[in-house]
Amino acid sequence: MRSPIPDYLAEALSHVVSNTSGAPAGYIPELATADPRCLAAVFATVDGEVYGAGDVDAPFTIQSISKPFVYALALADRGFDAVLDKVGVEPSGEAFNEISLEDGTGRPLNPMINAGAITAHSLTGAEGIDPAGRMARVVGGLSAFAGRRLETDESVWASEMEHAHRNLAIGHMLRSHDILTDDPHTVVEGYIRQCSLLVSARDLAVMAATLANGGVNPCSGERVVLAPVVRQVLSVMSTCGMYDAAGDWATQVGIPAKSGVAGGLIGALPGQIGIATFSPRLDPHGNSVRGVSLFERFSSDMGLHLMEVPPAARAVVRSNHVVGTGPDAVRVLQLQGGIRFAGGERVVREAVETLGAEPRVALDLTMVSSVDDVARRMLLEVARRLTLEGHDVYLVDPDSMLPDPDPGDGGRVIVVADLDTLDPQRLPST
Ligand SMILES: NC(=O)CC[C@H](N)C(=O)O
Repeated sequence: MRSPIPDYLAEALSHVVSNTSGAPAGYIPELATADPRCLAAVFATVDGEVYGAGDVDAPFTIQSISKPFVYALALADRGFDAVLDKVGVEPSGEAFNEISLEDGTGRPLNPMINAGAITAHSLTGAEGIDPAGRMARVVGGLSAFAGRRLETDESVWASEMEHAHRNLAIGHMLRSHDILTDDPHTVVEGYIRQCSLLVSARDLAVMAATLANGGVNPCSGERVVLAPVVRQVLSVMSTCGMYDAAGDWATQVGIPAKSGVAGGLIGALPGQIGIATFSPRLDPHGNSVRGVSLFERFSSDMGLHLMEVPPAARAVVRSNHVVGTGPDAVRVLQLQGGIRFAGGERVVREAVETLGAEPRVALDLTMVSSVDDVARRMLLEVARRLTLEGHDVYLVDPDSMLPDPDPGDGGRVIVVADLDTLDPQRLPST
């Protein structure tokens, strides 16, 4: 069978192809020459499957889509405190190149506008690193997100440098507030080089999927940044990624996203997919016209809005039944799926309401795919309380969803290999 997903993507492209409104960015002369007919959409799943339609391998410069990734590198290299000290996380509601800093602190409002992104660039690499080392860190880091070596488009870089007065003004203003401590010209040069890295829609989808996948590139398997960094980056993308269109975007599309003036657009839906589109004509906010319309379509066709999630807990308790009779009876609570707080609460409730009569209780995690930290504590607390009430608590956990199950404080869990072992005749003696 042929996968219907590329066909769906091709059909989505056919719906926007007639929209020729907007224009390629004009303020960087080299970008104005982009072929406005280029059009691509790519999905990359968090387990590394990539689907695309259109010009998926056409190269273009990453521009502002570099910002969330470089912010991630700065957080990873310098730590949260050092970065937050210099760049805020408040949406500015202003254009990407607005010359504005927070009152009082002089910090740029967020890392998605140029002032914050120039600062984030200066915070990559170890403290005191030279500009060449910093650039190598940025190129290496972004390449790890993409899973292949990225290269600079020297002519776009030179073209933007020739007209970089506004970014240089921002750089000097940041230097005057000691937000930048290095030579502002050198930092802005590096920032513009970062924006001039060549990517394809395919690369961008994999980069976005790396964020959606908690920081591990799903194609190369490389851990690029840690999960807390990804959480910070996606949060800032969701509030600030689309500049002065961020509110519209959050309500209509609801996917943490970032656009670039070369026409790229990415979205990262945590735990599901990375999406990228490419079409060079921009709206007045500097976002790709067809890209925005494709994302609106994807979000509504496929229910991708972040605020629209299925009830996670309803199906966590797959069955609750008794095996055997009398003193040998075992109450088996068979759980399934990913268990987080709401799922943990369902298990707690099931335990409170139905466990009691049988002396033996088994938690069967054979069909469980993940247990987060709070759910782990809840399951172990159920086990502890049951032990204190005189039950023997067994755990069937072939995939180690609950490693080292120690409920502490008088609790005890007896790990058994499978449900068959729970045959009263074969249970390990207690
Ligand atoms: N929004 C963007 O993509 C802007 C990036 C561009 N290099 C700039 O700094 O102006």
